[in-house]
Amino acid sequence: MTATLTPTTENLNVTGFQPLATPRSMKAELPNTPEAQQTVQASRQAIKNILDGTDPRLLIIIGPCSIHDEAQALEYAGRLLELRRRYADRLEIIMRVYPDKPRTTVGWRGYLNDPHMDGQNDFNLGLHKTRELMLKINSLGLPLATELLDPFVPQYIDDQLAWGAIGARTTESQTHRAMVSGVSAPVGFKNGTGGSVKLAVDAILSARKPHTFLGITDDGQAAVVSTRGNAYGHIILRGGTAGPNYGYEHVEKASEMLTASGVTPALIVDCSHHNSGYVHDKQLDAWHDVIFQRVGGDTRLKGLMVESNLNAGKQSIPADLSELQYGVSVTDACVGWDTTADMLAWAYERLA
Ligand SMILES: O=C[C@H](O)[C@H](O)COP(=O)(O)O
Ligand SMILES: C=C(OP(=O)(O)O)C(=O)O
Repeated sequence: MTATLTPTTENLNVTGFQPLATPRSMKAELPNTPEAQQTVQASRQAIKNILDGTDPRLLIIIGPCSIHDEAQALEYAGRLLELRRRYADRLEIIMRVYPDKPRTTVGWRGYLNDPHMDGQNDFNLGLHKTRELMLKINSLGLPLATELLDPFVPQYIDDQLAWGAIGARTTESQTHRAMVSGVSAPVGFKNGTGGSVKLAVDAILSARKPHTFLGITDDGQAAVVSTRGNAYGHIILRGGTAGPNYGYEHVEKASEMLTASGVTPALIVDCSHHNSGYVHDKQLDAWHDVIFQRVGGDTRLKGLMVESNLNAGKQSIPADLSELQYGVSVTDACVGWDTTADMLAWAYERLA
């Protein structure tokens, strides 16, 4: 049967294109500061040394599941900075600053994508506010971590990252592996949501190599991007649908897989997500277990990730945003500040 001709066969499901500010213009509006540059460089080197085993401290990536409010993020950063300084001889504490959120199906995509939280998806404002917030946090002296999701985003914030993550939903993606090969910071790959660690091992191997892919330049020009390869890919164990994967047997298995692939084992454990069954207080089980393993001498364990906020739990995003509860996550549930401070103090004492 012959199809009826339509006026066009392209863009049938596209509803709009809007201009995007260039990375160069955004960096001109929000230039890096010497303080931020110093924070990023020093922490990147410390993290590389931790992953290489020449720095015996533990890397702690801690902070909200997602950012939705600058003032609250800065209040959290101020408190965390104090603890970073207090515990610096045993812990390299950096803040989770996650403005770009992956969703299992649909949902609010984060501060970078939708800063008004109302479905306008004002990316230009979101990118601007994200860079501004990252600059402020780094300028305080607190290094930060983020998930790299939308492939153009590194061009806007690469200079602000001490550490990056690829999420469980994108570790298997060729686009993300190639993107990491050009990222300036060490990057951790989560195991898949189904629990596959093999996906993350493959991702490390891929991201170590040079890649050529499609991206943008600082001037916003579509470009064929060529990269050097990122030597500091590593695994983040975050549990899977079958349950947690932070126990000794999982650490052993992941390490064997890495060794068989010619990669020196270096593991971070994410206490949240499937490792906590999405119950915020259960992050403490993983925290205690991994610290005990580490104190017991397992130096393959290089770090821990925790979802923590000013106040515990989570909330749905209300239609009237004035009803948002202060300092409470709008994505996954987080431990509150008092628990956060207790966890860090507990780890510091044990790691003596
Ligand atoms: O870390 C946050 C969430 O687990 C992730 O963004 C997926 O969220 P969703 O399953 O609620 O969509
Ligand atoms: C989305 C996240 O985790 P995962 O990719 O492990 O689900 C996260 O750390 O915010």
